[in-house]
Amino acid sequence: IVGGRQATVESQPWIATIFQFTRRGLQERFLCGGSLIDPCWILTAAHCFDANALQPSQFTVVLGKSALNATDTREQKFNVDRIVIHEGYSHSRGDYDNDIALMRIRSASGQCAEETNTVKTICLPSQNDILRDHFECEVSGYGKANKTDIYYSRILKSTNVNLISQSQCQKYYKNRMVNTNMLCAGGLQWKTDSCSGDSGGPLVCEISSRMVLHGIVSWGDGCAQKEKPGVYTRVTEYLPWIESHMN
Ligand SMILES: N=C(N)c1cc2cc([N+](=O)[O-])ccc2[nH]1
Repeated sequence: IVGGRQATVESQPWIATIFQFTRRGLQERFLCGGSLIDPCWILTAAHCFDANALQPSQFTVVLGKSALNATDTREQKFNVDRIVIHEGYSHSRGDYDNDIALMRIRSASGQCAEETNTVKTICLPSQNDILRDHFECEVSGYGKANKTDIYYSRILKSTNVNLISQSQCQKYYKNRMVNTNMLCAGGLQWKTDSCSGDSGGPLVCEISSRMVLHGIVSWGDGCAQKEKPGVYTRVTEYLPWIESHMN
């Protein structure tokens, strides 16, 4: 997250951190963010799994974490027993269409997430949630605080971004593909934005006093660059897909 502010995990209790074991299985590296949409299910970005063959056993998911380099006494750690990548996602084309994936989590004792004040599910939108242009939403994650940083942020951050119309976003990204499966949002004066490492994480909009997951951090040209908004997977386009694969 470029700009914005430090966030407590209490303020983003649905945020998930996805770690991957290196092949040597020695240490884990932080891979992506995600959102807890059900006690047993995390919603994240398909492009988080590009590099490698999909071995669920390679991944761990931690909930209730406010800093990457500290173990929070209240955090909940899980293995992954299933990863579902959208069948329409294909990184080969280099675009990020259908950039959405589900992970089913299970603790060592076979449990799913336990609701606490640092671990809660986020509401999915309803098909007909109307999002107006310039509506202000919030994006959070442990990603880079500057595009040029070599490390991800150690602490959880969040920032406010304003939704940008489909047509305006297509103009900003003239020769890159921005379709109706995507939602664009940019910070005021392009000063704040999500960035690499925030991938898979939540773009949350408050709709009639409920926090609703409307976007998944997907891509952008740099971070917090003028007229290069963040591009998010538009969750309302995938409600049937989510429902039918959460089993
Ligand atoms: N909101 C952006 N401007 C932005 C998001 C993003 C994600 C990745 N990533 O997933 O690696 C890389 C660059 C990005 N820029």
